[in-house]
Amino acid sequence: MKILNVDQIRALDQYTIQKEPIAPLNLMERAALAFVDWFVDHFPNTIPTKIFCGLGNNGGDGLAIARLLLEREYPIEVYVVRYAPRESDDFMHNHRRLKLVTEQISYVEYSRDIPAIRHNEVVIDAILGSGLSRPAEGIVKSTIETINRAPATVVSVDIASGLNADKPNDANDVIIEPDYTVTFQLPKLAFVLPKNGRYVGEWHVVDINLHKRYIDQANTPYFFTQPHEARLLLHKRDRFAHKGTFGHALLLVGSYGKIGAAVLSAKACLRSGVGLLTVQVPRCGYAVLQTAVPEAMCRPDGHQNVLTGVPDHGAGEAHSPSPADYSAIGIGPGIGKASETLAMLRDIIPLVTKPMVIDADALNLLSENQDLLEKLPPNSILTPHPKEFERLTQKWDNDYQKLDILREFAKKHRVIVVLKGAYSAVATPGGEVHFNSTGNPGLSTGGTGDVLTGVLTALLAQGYDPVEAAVLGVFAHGLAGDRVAEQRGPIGMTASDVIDALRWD
Ligand SMILES: NC(=O)C1=CN([C@@H]2O[C@H](COP(=O)(O)OP(=O)(O)OC[C@H]3O[C@@H](n4cnc5c(N)ncnc54)[C@H](OP(=O)(O)O)[C@@H]3O)[C@@H](O)[C@H]2O)[C@@H](O)CC1
Ligand SMILES: [K+]
Repeated sequence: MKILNVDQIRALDQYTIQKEPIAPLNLMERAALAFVDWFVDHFPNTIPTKIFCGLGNNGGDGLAIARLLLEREYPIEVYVVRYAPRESDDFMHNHRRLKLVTEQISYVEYSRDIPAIRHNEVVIDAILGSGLSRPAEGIVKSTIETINRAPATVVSVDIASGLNADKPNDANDVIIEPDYTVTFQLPKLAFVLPKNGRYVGEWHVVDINLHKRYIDQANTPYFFTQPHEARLLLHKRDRFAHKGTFGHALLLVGSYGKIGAAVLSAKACLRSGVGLLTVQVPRCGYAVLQTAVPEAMCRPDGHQNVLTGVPDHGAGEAHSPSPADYSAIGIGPGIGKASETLAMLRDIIPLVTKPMVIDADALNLLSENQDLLEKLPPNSILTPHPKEFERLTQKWDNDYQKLDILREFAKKHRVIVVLKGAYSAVATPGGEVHFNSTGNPGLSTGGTGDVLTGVLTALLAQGYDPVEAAVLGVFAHGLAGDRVAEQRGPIGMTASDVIDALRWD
């Protein structure tokens, strides 16, 4: 699903009005109805509900919503926040319509007009929408502050009042902190950025049939991966396939005290459909790996405690294949930053031409040895969390600047970057960013990153296009986390649970 900016949303609105064609007032009615359909599914008509409306089209939506909820016998009180001398045309139409069905419209001009809000109430926030052009001040600001202080459940129409849809807010801006945002047609970029969490709440997109042709043709670097889109990326399996069909992956993982990371990435790789898997671990991890993951071949490193890349010839593998011979290589989980391990990276990277997966301490080694970035095979997948990404690049002032840095980095180095977090962002060498839609806070636990490395390495080994591997792998990993959360709750989830919950159908 595309994420469009405010100018594009406005143009999409106009395009729909002209090409469908539909009168603006009827489009507003459709939006209000879509909101109301969602609302009645979530709240019974016994809960006192206050709707705060601004004077633009977001306020117009609010008035139409009030009328539709009154028809459904919701106990509604309507408050119009009068911050400006002029109302939008569709606001005025809906104001007239609402007055035909209720006398109970209050006007908030001064602080004393703001009603008290109790804890068992619902507040619908329709003060300001995507037309926000400046920070909230005066009576708008006081109303927002009162709503935020209230113990009620707050639902924002389209976007929280005061939140910019596609650019940073100032730290001092006063913004509604909703429990839910019900947005029209497409998500806003603001919704997937970490700093905005409290200004978005749980968000839902409702379809209002805006013109598909405009959306199809709109240019945007930002996408939100929906389940059906991820499913389309899955490769179908041939009945006559054999293990060679699904590639032979090599994982370079683990160090003394971190063999668990090796085990987790290996298990996840096998659970993600790789044909054959070889795992190179330091000698100290050999017995552990052979026992914990009998399905994988183990290639012990010549070093006892850290990876050096030199195989342990004593272990009987006289002619070990070169790293370049594997279908895909994943490197990083648990490897530490020993100088021997850096030397291994320096040896291997120039040898490999196929995209690799690079994670954890391999990323930290790249941060400290940036010349290696230039030598990475094109379309390699890097999987930093924000701190690792900052080490690779620079500090950022806000989430929007972080996105710019992310896109620039992926383009410059011709790599795919999976920036991990809520709505993990997959940045491509072409400059696109795909935000993931699955996952939950339970995944913020040790080892889940190692699992992701195994997943992505398996997909590359099976011949997935690297961008598709990243988008699909991140989606499937998050979905596995969601399955675990559903079964046993998000707290106490382990990386092993996530491996067990991986599914590819
Ligand atoms: N997109 C779609 O397809 C559809 C969209 N729909 C709905 O339309 C909404 C967008 O409507 P909108 O453009 O009228 O914007 P909205 O935010 O209601 O008000 C703008 C007014 O507020 C003013 N203003 C701005 N900032 C301010 C501030 N801080 N404090 C005080 N005033 C401020 C601003 O003034 P100006 O900038 O012109 O000076 C202008 O007068 C959208 O969110 C959705 O709910 C649906 O109905 C149908 C389909
Ligand atoms: K709003």
